Amino acid sequence: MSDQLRAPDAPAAEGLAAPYDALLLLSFGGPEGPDDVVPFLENVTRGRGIPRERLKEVGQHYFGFGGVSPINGQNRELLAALRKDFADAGLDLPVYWGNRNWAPYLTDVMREMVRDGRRRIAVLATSAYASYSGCRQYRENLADALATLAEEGLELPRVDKLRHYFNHPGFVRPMIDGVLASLAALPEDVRDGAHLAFTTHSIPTAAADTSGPVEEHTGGGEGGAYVRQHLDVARVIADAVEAETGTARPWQLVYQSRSGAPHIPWLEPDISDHLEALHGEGAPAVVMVPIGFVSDHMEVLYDLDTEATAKAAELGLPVARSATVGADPRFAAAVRELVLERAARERGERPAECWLGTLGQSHDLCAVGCCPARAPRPAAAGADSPYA
Ligand SMILES: CC1=C(CCC(=O)O)c2cc3nc(cc4[nH]c(cc5[nH]c(cc1n2)c(C)c5CCC(=O)O)c(CCC(=O)O)c4C)C(CCC(=O)O)=C3C
Ligand SMILES: [Fe+2]
Repeated sequence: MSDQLRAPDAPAAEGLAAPYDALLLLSFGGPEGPDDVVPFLENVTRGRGIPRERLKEVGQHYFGFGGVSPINGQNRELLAALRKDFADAGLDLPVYWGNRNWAPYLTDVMREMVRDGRRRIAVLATSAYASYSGCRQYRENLADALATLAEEGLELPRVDKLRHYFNHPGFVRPMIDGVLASLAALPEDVRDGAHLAFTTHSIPTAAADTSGPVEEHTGGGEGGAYVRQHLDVARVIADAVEAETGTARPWQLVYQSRSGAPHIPWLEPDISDHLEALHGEGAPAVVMVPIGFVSDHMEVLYDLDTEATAKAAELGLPVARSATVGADPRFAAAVRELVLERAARERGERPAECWLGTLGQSHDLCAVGCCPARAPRPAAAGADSPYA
């Protein structure tokens, strides 16, 4: 995009974040009252083949909390934390927020951004790992929004999705502190023997196997980049907790929130089955560590704090659930660093890498074939994007 084509009142992208002139926080969205629940679930599941029974059940999870998902409030807090962090760091970059499944809708926010003169947008998705649901689907949502703006005759901005941040210290360190706090909250006599159960969203094994770039796909249910990335984070946290407490604890990656038809294989074991197995083996206590999620939204509040915790109570197994990063100032600072390092690379510089674990820094641009959809659709901000 040349300067001449920029609207005359458009703010120029100057300074630290250049070429970016805005950050878009892109999230899932959730209902904010009982009347929102059914239309929200329709948005989420359109064309996704979720059994009706499962939808009724999930609707009940939301109604049990007054029809309000905590996710929008948590994104508002993150937005405020990002604005504060940017201001404190002298970074003059406006931050917007839009969702896939509920207001404020992505398309409306992108339209507002274009009207505000934003031409080059960095996008942070509230999903830290590679997978269709956590990466490509957001890229498809960006493409849909751009297509709508093009139909409306608006000049399209360029959108760049920031790299996966599962192994960024600003994402991992708050979770390490969370595990230490949960251990401290357990009764003293079971603390040293407590197991760690790292949890994430179950996805179909076929989706897991094809997550990440093509060369990281696996054939036999090993789980591709999705499982590998989670295992790497789990190991970093388990090692740090051992270093801090002087006690090595058994740990495992397990899954939650399965939703598809029963005959389709999804990643297992489920957290509740895992708690039962650990109890059977004589584990004295378990800390559930939801590394797959960025905030304490409904999947955490219901599936872990309600369902799995009830299962543990029934077993007489002491459990604690550790915190997600939410609006932790270290996570807000990490987002700033992600924007600035990407901006530097876009300017042709080579900023220092920043990651923990063994997998290295994730790619900036999803390659062709990364996290493929069952039915191919246009996706923005990747090598196969039909947009600039
Ligand atoms: C990998 C992953 C993440 C983590 C990455 C990320 O954060 O993006 C995630 C997050 C979330 N999932 C959420 C809610 C739902 N997910 C559903 C359904 C599904 N999720 C899937 C995967 C993921 N989901 C999949 C493979 C399905 C099956 C349908 C399909 O193939 O698309 C359904 C339908 C009903 C059901 O069956 O559960 C609901 C209501 C909320 C909002 C919570 C709130 O309201 O607080 C959040 C943050
Ligand atoms: Fe991807």
